[in-house]
Amino acid sequence: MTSTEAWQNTADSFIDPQQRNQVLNWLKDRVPSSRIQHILGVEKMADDLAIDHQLDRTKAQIAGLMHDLAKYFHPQILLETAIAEKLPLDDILKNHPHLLHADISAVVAREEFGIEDREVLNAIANHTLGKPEMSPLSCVVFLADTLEPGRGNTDELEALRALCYQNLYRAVWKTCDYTLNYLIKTSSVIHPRAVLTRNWALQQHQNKVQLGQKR
Ligand SMILES: Nc1ncnc2c1ncn2[C@@H]1O[C@H](COP(=O)(O)OP(=O)(O)O)[C@@H](O)[C@H]1O
Repeated sequence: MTSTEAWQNTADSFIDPQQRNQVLNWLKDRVPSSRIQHILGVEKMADDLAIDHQLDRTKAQIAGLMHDLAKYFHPQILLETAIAEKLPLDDILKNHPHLLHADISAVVAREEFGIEDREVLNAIANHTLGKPEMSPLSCVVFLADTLEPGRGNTDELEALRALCYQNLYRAVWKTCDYTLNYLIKTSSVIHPRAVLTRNWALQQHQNKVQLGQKR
């Protein structure tokens, strides 16, 4: 099966097929095929999680499909677009513009593909660093980006995947820990928004435990 056939072969696509093809053709010229496979993995896992957590499947699929539109944009373009959009910029973002690809993917989704739904645009923008108070839709796209099957099958990843279907906020908390551990191990700079997201998800989880809520 060619990768083009694989694109069309989605069991339950809720996205308008013409728009989905338009996005995939746009991506084909701008990202390597390995990234397209990741994007399709995120689209599918976001959909699976939307079913499980009773969220809007169309929104989850669109956000998954469009989350990495700006992944390979030049750092200068990412910075210039962020400035034009008046996005808040700190020193870490200025020195590591790649971290802006999530926010700029949301800009491309709006400008190039006419996406206006704020929840979808926020889910795209939040997929790398998350954000305190982010919506359940943002949570599932954030989780799918780190945990779609193409990311590997270590015991740790498998445990995190299982957690996504048991407890959304605990999964976000533990997935932040996973990414933060990776950044520490690789001596990388850590953007503090990921720590704020982690603390928020931990608190959400603890609030639910106190209220006796299971998920
Ligand atoms: N809190 C953070 N601080 C700094 N870098 C981060 C943080 N979270 C993720 N990154 C890095 O940002 C890059 C983009 O992350 P991500 O959107 O998940 O991309 P990818 O899909 O390529 O893994 C990766 O190199 C990742 O390690």
